[in-house]
Amino acid sequence: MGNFASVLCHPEQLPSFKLANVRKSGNKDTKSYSLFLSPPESPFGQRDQPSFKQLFCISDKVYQDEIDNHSEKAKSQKNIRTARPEPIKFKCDIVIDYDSIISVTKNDSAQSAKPMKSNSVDERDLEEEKQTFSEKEMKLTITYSDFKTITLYFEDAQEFHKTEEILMSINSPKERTVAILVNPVSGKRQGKHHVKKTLVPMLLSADISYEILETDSPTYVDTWVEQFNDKLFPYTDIICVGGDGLFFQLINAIGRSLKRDDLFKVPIGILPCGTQNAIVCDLGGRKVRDACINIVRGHTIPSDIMRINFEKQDEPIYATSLLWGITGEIATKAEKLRGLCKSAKYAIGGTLTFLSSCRLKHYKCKVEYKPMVPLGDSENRDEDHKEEGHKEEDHKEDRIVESENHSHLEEQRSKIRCISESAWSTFDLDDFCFFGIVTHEARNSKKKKEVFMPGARFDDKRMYMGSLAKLGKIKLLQFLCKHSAGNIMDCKRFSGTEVSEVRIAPRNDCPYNVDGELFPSDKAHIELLPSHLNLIGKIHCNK
Ligand SMILES: Nc1ncnc2c1ncn2[C@@H]1O[C@H](COP(=O)(O)OP(=O)(O)OP(=O)(O)O)[C@@H](O)[C@H]1O
Repeated sequence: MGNFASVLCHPEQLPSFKLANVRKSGNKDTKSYSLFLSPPESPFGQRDQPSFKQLFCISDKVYQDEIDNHSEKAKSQKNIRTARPEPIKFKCDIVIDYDSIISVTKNDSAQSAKPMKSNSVDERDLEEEKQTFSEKEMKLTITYSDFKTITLYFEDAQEFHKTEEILMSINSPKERTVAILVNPVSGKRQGKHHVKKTLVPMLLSADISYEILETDSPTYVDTWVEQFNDKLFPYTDIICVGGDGLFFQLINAIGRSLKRDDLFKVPIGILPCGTQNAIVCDLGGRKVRDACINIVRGHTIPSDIMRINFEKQDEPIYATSLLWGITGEIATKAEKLRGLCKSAKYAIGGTLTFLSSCRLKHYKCKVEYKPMVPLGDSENRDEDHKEEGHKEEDHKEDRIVESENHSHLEEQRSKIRCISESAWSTFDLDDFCFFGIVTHEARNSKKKKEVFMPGARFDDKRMYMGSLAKLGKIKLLQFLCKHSAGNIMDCKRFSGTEVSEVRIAPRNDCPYNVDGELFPSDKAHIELLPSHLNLIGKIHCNK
């Protein structure tokens, strides 16, 4: 909570900008504040993703003085024509930072739920408050991720309810019992430590029940999911404490568990403790503390994943990214280094691949894809394309069945129909350095600017195919520099396409890297499963 920040407001925005008159807890001189929502044009009230970032408390005296000063100034300048009135700069006494709040409670019971230190008032203050405020319910206590609290007291019921509606939307949506799956050998083996020191205290503070389950073997997650085939799933959320590998293992265990694919709808969160944590980075949880705040709040994003059918494998694979080409080669070398240097294995694997021969290997492959078709374009599509689309009738039906449980069923169906009607196109390259298909930006968790597909979002109901045409070593180095600086799209040889389905027929023997796991070279068919998972976090984080 930062104090004494400033906020600029245009005078004509003030009436809608002001939320309430409040009094802060423990203030014996009953100093009161005006509470403001910022920015003024922020829409609010959306339960899952409130878009405001901060609330500002401005001392009533400061507020009134500034307004008076401003109107005096306006009167003296009334003959000067200006396009817009000068903004007023307010000094804010308290800034309530949305991103650091873990819970908001109302009523007295809220106070007793906090096991940690708080700024709660002493008995004499409470007595004073009783006399001042007849409506005891009209207070909101905000708890921050460092367990400091601030209580706001309201005098006006309407203002209280308006603020309550905004602030209470931060809270975890329901009674929750969270299963925390900890991989003790993930990354630097800090999982248990972060759970104990950061996640558990926040869960306790927000009154959320949890159970910690340590994965004692590589097959633990599969057995854990399997056991629910014939019994009720006792948890409301599953949290993976580990890297992308643990998450990948969980969603595939659910996918294989034929009787329980309803578990795909259970909100899944990730606490980043692995060697690679690309998935959680695109959910606003690159840092442990941010990931914990997201987990405690429990807001979910209906997220797209892909289903991959390899020709030589019986069961499909569920994933968020698939890479082929030099990236598969690097992952193979990295895998061999697993025991030696876990955290630097990809960097060393990359260097070895680069140095292993004087010329870079080229990767030949036939790639066909269905481009995403905007809804409006579907009516104007030419007849040839429609005919080709009909050949894929079976896939269309499958996908419609898949989306049956989703809340926006009708919207979903029309989108899926539209996607399915698009025709197969053949990619005009067949000689790659690499290509990748992703459902999210795929950010490097260590170098935050390094993004594979800028702008790709988990919730945009599309997949993205990025490809780099064959290159020499110097050009590849130039590409890597642009990639690490966050300018991948500036590279002429890199292209990005929005797709709903892809077929791959490799002509080189090169493994696939699927969410960090290796799969042997094979023909693959990749389909988009829109909004298939509920991932815990937030979108548009840029952190
Ligand atoms: N107790 C355990 N002992 C050994 N391996 C385990 C254990 N629990 C989980 N695993 C394995 O760890 C892998 C997932 O690792 P995770 O992604 O959490 O961490 P990581 O350090 O990023 O992994 P990686 O070394 O694959 O990069 C899974 O393949 C899983 O089978």
